[in-house]
Amino acid sequence: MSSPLRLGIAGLGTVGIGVVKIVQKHVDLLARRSGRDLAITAISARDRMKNRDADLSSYRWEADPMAVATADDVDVYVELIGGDDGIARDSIEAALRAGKDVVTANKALLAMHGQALAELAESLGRVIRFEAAVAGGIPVIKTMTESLAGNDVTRVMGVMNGTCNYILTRMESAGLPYEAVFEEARQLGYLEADPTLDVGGIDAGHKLAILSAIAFGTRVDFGAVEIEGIERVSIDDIRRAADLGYRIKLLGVAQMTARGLEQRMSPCLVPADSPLGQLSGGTNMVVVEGDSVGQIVLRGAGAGEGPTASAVMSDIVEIAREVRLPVFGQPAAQLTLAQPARTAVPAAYYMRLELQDKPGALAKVATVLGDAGISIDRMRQYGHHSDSSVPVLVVTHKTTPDAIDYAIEALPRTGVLVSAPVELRIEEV
Ligand SMILES: NC(=O)C1=CN([C@@H]2O[C@H](COP(=O)(O)OP(=O)(O)OC[C@H]3O[C@@H](n4cnc5c(N)ncnc54)[C@H](OP(=O)(O)O)[C@@H]3O)[C@@H](O)[C@H]2O)C=CC1
Ligand SMILES: N[C@@H](CCO)C(=O)O
Repeated sequence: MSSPLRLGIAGLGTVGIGVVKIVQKHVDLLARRSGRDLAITAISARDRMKNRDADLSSYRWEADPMAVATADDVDVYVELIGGDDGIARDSIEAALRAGKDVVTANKALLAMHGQALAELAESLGRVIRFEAAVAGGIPVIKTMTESLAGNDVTRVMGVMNGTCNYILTRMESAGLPYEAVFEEARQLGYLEADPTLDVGGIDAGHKLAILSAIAFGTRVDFGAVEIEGIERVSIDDIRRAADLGYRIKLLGVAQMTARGLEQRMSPCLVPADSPLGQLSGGTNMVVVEGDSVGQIVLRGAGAGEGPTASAVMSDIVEIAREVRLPVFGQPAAQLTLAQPARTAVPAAYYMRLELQDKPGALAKVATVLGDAGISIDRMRQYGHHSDSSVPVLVVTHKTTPDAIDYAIEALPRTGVLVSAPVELRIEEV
């Protein structure tokens, strides 16, 4: 067997310690699969004294991740610190310049600086692998880069933030409002240090931007992802959507259209009996559609020590096997910046309107929808909330986002609404 592949790990939190544990637990298995031994030589984190539930005594401790990134006895720099800039980026760049390959789980960094890092790596003949960066333990990067290499990918979509999926499914199952479940998620330690990364859709948007680049051979362009979080999803809408046979998911969709690349991350209705509709708790799901393969569905744990470390290890083994792929599946210099699509493709929409219960109210609503060019597919009126207002649900036929925007702006001017109208896109899955 050849010399061991020497690993330097920076970041010994949830994921970093998970990687250390797998390397320790599966010494022989990994050696057989890699064709060589894997050896951790250097490690780094902020607090050397922290109890990390793993024996780290045989690894050299470096106070500075840069020392790990550039050490002579490190072949692969494993960056598990996180952050879209700063030490994570600096140390990765230093490692590449020092002739190391890089493995990272850092979706924020790749979404913001993936193109520059890919160009640097490829100009130096190094690789950057990042299976863990999207959907944790689900092998979606390798699936898209390798297994689907023979396909023109037409659409990629999915639920890529476990925290949001936990919050939405828990709201439905426990009948609790958003604020109560958000607090529960905080207590359970599900939320990122900055919770807007989760509930604001940003973390999932990072992941979608990375998948788009691989799917469509374009430069990763997080700035072009249209993002809306789950903060405005109410328990009322979750219940009403369920009555109509739908579930609300924070859904990412990327597709190349005649009008440009559409990338959006937003709460959408999906059929309750579809694979996406059935997804509950913190689980992730990615759906990829290719011209030859049709639709494939990948489901699994999107976060956590074991699943995320499992994905990191797959990258380390890939490098040990001397499989060397361009960062985004084709040379970075060939990737082009896609024209962002100005608006999403037409879809059916769900609307919830609280109307004054008086003659002509529904007629006024129907007139606005008609003026907007929106055709009604289904309409349902519920029993009274109060003496004076009544909830009405509308499911439209396929229409454009512009038409919906027009209607949402015009509806309050009818004078028959008692609160702001709610609209959510119904995604065809
Ligand atoms: N947790 C998960 O389930 C998933 C995480 N990821 C990604 O994996 C990466 C790591 O995440 P996770 O393990 O959860 O993060 P943690 O916050 O648990 O761990 C971060 C680690 O980085 C160390 N660190 C922070 N700043 C520095 C610094 N300046 N110098 C040296 N070490 C530093 C911390 O040190 P110390 O321990 O001393 O504080 C800690 O060990 C992130 O990019 C994240 O987005 C991706 C998918 C899922
Ligand atoms: N905060 C992320 C962690 C995994 O990327 C989630 O909830 O899915």
